[in-house]
Amino acid sequence: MTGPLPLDLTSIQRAPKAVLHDHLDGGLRPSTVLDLAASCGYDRLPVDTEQALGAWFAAAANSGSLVRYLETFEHTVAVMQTPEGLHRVAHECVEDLAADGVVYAEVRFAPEQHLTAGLSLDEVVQHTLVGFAEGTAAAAATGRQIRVTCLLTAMRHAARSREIAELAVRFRDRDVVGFDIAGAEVGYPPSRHLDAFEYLRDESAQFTIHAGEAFGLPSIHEAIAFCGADRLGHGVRIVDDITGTGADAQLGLVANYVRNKRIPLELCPSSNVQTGAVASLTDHPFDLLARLRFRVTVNTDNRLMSCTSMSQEMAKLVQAFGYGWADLQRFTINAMKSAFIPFPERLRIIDDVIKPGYAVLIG
Ligand SMILES: O=c1[nH]cnc2c1ncn2[C@@H]1O[C@H](CO)[C@@H](O)[C@H]1O
Ligand SMILES: [Zn+2]
Repeated sequence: MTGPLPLDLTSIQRAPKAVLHDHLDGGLRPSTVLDLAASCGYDRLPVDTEQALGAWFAAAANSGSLVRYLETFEHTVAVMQTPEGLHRVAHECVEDLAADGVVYAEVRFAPEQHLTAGLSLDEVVQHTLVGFAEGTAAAAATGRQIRVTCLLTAMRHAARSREIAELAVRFRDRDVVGFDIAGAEVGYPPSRHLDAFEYLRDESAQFTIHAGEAFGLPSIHEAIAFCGADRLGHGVRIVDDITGTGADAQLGLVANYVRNKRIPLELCPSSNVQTGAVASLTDHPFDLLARLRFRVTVNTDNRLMSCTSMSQEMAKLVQAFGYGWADLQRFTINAMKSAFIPFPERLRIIDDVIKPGYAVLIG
């Protein structure tokens, strides 16, 4: 026994991590946005150097408003319209996650936003999956094992959710493990897409719903009670249904239900600060929810817009709340338990990868 390694960014990068909430179109390398814009003739980027572009995304996304945050995706989605664009972005996504020590990832994107150059929905998914497979092989060649699966998102302001749900089911045997809805939350309640959710439930397919980010408890209630979401994307506003922060904490009906049913919360700390869902990282209810034993998970949401990684999100939580290795392991196992891959695969990653990986770090 050598004792635990210090909990800094470098050692957290060595820890096996699992991410359930990471947007493909929110995780491009700034250099790739520039390269792809040049090759596809997209001339609307706000700046033209790698460093300035990375800084522009982080600043523009740091608006305190989800709607303005989402406007930045115009530029990433614009360069992901061709087979080459989709291959490269998906390939690099896997390489970047693997280099950060992520061993399991569910990466989501909205196929309906990638049709402007004439690809079909099925082609968009096929090309993305090819990129994921290439990235996984490239990571393995450098000694990094990662399992990457895909969630298909439908945009909540649009009207294609049933079609996207069917697309997800069509690809269910090819590593598309679930469905999601995303986009502006206010004015677009999850129940607008009941048809898609009923279809998925009928197909025994799993889904998560962005809820309780820019809008409060009613959104979470709808996502669970009407739609039957298996997980909550963010779900951070569940704190609106909790009074008190210590042993005296009282849970309302919805919070109690979420905790009793172990409904996973896909918490994304930095993103929540940028969109104004929480005032600052130290004010993030992550810690309250963790202490109350909700099924909390740590996620990146959009690595480009938040200029972050899984390791950085964990390091920020360590700094804000004083977590130790056992806490990070618990959050990681929470994520793995909540993954949409089959149970035996989840167990294998927990027992053969996560636990031994943390044992080395704990010493
Ligand atoms: O935190 C979020 N809340 C709601 N929608 C989001 C968030 N991050 C990204 N997207 C939206 O999801 C689409 C597909 O990946 C992105 O294009 C963006 O519009
Ligand atoms: Zn998201």
